[in-house]
Amino acid sequence: MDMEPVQPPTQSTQPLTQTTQPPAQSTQSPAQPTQPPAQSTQPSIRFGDIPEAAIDRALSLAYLVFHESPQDEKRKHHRDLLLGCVRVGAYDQGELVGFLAALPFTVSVPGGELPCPGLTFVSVAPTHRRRGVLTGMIRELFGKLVADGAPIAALWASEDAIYGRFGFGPATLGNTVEIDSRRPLALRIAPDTRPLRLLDPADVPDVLGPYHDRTLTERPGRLARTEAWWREEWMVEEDEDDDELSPPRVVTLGDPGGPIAGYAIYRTRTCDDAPGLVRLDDLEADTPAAAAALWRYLASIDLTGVIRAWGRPQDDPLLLFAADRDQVRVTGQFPGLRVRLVDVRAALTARSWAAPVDMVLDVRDDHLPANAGRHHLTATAAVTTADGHATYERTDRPADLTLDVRDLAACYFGGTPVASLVRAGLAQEHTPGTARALDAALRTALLPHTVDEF
Ligand SMILES: CC(=O)SCCNC(=O)CCNC(=O)[C@H](O)C(C)(C)COP(=O)(O)OP(=O)(O)OC[C@H]1O[C@@H](n2cnc3c(N)ncnc32)[C@H](O)[C@@H]1OP(=O)(O)O
Repeated sequence: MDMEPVQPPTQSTQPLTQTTQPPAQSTQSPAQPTQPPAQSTQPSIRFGDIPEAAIDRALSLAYLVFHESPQDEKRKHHRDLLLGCVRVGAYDQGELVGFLAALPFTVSVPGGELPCPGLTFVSVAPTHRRRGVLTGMIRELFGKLVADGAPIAALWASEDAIYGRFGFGPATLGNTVEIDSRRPLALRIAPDTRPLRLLDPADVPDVLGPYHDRTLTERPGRLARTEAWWREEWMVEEDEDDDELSPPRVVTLGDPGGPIAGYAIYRTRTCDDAPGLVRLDDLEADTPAAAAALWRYLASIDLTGVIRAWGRPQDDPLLLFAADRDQVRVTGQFPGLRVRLVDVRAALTARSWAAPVDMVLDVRDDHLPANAGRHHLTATAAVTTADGHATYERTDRPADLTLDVRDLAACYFGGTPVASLVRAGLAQEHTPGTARALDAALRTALLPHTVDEF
């Protein structure tokens, strides 16, 4: 792996050692980035953009760090992704030693959807670890996100411990589910009897795309999928973690010529000394009966005896309509999308509220202090839309609840109960009943969930 020097960044750069700014006083101005707390630093390192001409160098650094050597096709896909996004680099004497990108996603939030830069490719050269390189890149990125007016940002973490310090909180959770399909799937409801059809992968963006768009906002935490995302992420022939898996198979349910009522995307693998595997990657359905038909189909595929579904929502109806929970088992739970409220005011006023709220929140935010301090949150209940139903203004009134911005982010989609944060000692309730009232207002019909990993 060569790490030749690249052109130094053209944007203004900041040395790592800077002092922390005092918190801003007004909520009317957008959040301003500040410097992180003082720490072990290396003043020679500077942060700035990665110019287009250096994208290949950035990818080489990422492949080095993630121990990958992708084929040309995948490299081209990564290059295409990076062309259209924010790219931040860390430079030591002109050499690229750190890299991250923020892809332009859209995510469903209660009552609508929001632009949501998605951090990915976060890479620091092994020679430069634990010197504040990531911290400096995050600071540089936050400056760009604030300038762009981004209300939120998100990521999937490679390790749990890395991102909480920067204000990211786990806003969606996933279940791993395993089904013993050596016997017919036992159900308590009658499956939809409409025909199932295997879909040509080339037709997936045209058939599943409109379905996904139509249902996007039914559940918070879902990412909009472009045609390229369907093709390059979902329909890739070879699975990147297991090359023995089949290409992706897509089955739909619905009347011929009519709209689909649900779909499943899965891969299969036979094993010499164990039951053949169906690995389920995505399943969506309009009704419980449609979901039941898709699950029963997956469980009935010949020469397989187990279904492993990696990322299912916590409230998957399967867990209730399965007649035998020894056959359908939740084998794990993991944090999914980690969300950062870049502009707390913009984020809170952009979501809908399930119950009225009138309270003062005291939010701690070490990295974006315009978010910090006491704010008066009011919201009128609006189950479906966000517009004009909430206000969030700075106040001198005493706080009803104090919490860190990372924990507020974990609650933002309605996934983490505020009351559980109070019980865990992570939020302080100064006025009894505040957590319960906030939970009633944050609640969503479906629990947040994210299946698109990036
Ligand atoms: C969204 C994504 O792309 S997730 C992928 C993240 N990338 C990887 O896992 C690739 C391999 N790892 C790396 O490239 C680097 O180790 C990174 C990016 C994880 C961290 O970069 P660094 O420049 O070493 O982080 P930095 O020095 O800014 O660390 C800031 C703080 O986080 C802590 N930290 C950094 N990495 C980790 C970790 N893996 N686990 C726990 N704490 C960590 C540091 O100890 C430091 O804390 P301190 O200030 O109390 O000492």
